[in-house]
Amino acid sequence: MSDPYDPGKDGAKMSYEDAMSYGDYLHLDALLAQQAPQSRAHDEMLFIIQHQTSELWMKLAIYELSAAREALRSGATPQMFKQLARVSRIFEQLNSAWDVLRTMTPADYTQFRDALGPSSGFQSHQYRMIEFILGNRNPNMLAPHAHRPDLHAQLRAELSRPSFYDEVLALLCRSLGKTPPTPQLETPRHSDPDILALWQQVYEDVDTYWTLYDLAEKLVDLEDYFRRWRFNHVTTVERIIGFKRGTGGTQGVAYLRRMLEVELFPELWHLRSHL
Ligand code: HEM
Ligand SMILES: N[C@@H](CC(=O)c1ccccc1NC=O)C(=O)O
Repeated sequence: MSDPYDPGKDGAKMSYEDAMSYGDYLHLDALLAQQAPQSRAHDEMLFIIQHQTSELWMKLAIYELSAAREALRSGATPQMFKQLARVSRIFEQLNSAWDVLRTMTPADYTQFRDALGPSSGFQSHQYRMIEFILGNRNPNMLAPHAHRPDLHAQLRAELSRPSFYDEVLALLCRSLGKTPPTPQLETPRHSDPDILALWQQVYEDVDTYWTLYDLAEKLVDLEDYFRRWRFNHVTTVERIIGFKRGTGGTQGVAYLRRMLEVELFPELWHLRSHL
């Protein structure tokens, strides 16, 4: 019998008494102590981890989107494209994650749904921040955060900044010699015929306007992923709670279906009927 393989003999560092280890660096003790089920139901652990991992990915999406907006403003276009590509990959990740949650049946969920009280994803401040950054802005959505003045202030502050799409439109207008529209900071955008005409100009001469065209298609990709997230959510909700009212107090599936109609970058979708 040969001795079991010892990676230490090949140079692997085996002692971390006085050095930063993997767990130290990642603060794993703190991270892995944050799962506190409110019930004894088996599936509550899945539910918590699914949400916590989603929130971590959302944190990175906010970080990347904020950087991408800054890069757009300062003309650092290649960096902006790289950050935007990463955000799309994050959404793919969030979309695949539904497959794990879908293994939970209505019978599994009802064992702990009451323990959730009035808490709901409707109160996810990071989700709302992503919507606000991208341009889906509704000040009524601030109210559920009033009990947390710090988070409320962050969301309010975001509503005072031009959205990511506002910055894209500023670049579009600058590039085509037009005056950028005044950002509508506190309302969702509706398709603007003047902006639509500019995008049309870009799509009808992609060689001349390649960067803008490329950017527009990356935004359509991103919104496509976002829509798939909403669709996965509403379908999972329907198969788990049917048409019950949500714990957050909305109509549930009816509310989420209404949100499927949101258009983040309206002109980029409307444009397609005019080409
Ligand atoms: C069993 C699984 C789930 C059910 C039954 C469910 C149900 C619901 C319902 C009914 C709403 C509407 C608000 C309300 O009245 O409560 C909602 C909103 C929301 N949920 Fe979930 N959800 C589930 C999983 C998730 C997951 C995994 C996430 C990921 C973070 C999530 C994030 C959200 C967000 C962000 C909203 C607000 C959407 C908006 O305002 O457009 N949900 N959910
Ligand atoms: N709104 C869900 C509850 C729910 O899904 C939830 C509860 C607490 C934390 C996150 C949640 N996820 C998404 O809404 C329901 O009505 O069953």
